[in-house]
Amino acid sequence: MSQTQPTQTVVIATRESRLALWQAEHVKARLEAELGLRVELLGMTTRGDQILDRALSKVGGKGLFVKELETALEEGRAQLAVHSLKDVPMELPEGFELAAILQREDPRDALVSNRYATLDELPQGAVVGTSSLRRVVQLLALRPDLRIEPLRGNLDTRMRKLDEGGYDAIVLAAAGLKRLGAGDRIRSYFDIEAMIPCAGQGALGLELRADAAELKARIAGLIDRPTWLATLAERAVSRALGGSCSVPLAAHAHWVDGVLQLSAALGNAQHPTHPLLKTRLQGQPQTAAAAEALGLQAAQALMALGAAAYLPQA
Ligand SMILES: NCc1[nH]cc(CCC(=O)O)c1CC(=O)O
Repeated sequence: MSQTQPTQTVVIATRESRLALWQAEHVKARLEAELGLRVELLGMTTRGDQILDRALSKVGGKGLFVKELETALEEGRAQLAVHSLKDVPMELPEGFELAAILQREDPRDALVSNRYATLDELPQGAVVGTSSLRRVVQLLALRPDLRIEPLRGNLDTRMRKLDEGGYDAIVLAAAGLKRLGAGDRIRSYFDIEAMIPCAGQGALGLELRADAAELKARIAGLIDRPTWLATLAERAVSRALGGSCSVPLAAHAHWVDGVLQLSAALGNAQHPTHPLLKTRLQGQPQTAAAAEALGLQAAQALMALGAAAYLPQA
């Protein structure tokens, strides 16, 4: 009996929220079933999970959710990190790579409420919970009368705060709710063009060390090409405009009959009721470079509409 290679175990570093664990288990199951790998999970609490009282945009941004996982990769305690793509910064630190983007769940935002079925049903001055600047500016564009209140924490925490009566409604990503089996809390979906999602929303990204060539080649089998090209375009918009969560920027692309439709919107963080700058364009990118060029074109269209005055001063 000859064994050419000892079966190596791949360790996935993951945050410990219910959503993060679901996502890591999902990737583990696919790596085992489709690639025949042996996989274990390494749960970790990140700074982003500990800080619940301040808006993320004020305490260092989305990178807080990924940095500790990267340290585990660096130290060899894990080989793979599974992220909600929308929480992954536009520029990864030197030595790390997004090696695969998986097929996207429903990318839309959803309204969750115990009393109202749609945004239109909310009474004048209703209190809506979200700490996402992107959601704030788009909500105010739809309903300038709403009172938007901060809402942080993982999905369970946010739904608990709604149930405790602090809000008339809250806005959450449909993808997270569905993954947690809480899809029945969704009262209605926002139209993609009225509430353009965040770059990467609903997609999972697998990060590894840039020097992990063998693992990278193996997990390439999980890449969903349409999602990959769409999210590259979205992330290019965000990267070109400074891509941090202190910028209320939305960017979403989806395929319609072989054509990639890209929509982007930029609000003004200092003046959330200023008119949104919006652009929509389309293309047929077949390569990463072409998808990113489409995203850059959208960013340039926003610049032509006056984006510089909306962005934080450099
Ligand atoms: N920012 C937190 C976060 N990161 C990923 C999701 C949901 C799943 C996804 O969009 O991939 C959420 C919750 C939310 O924004 O409502």
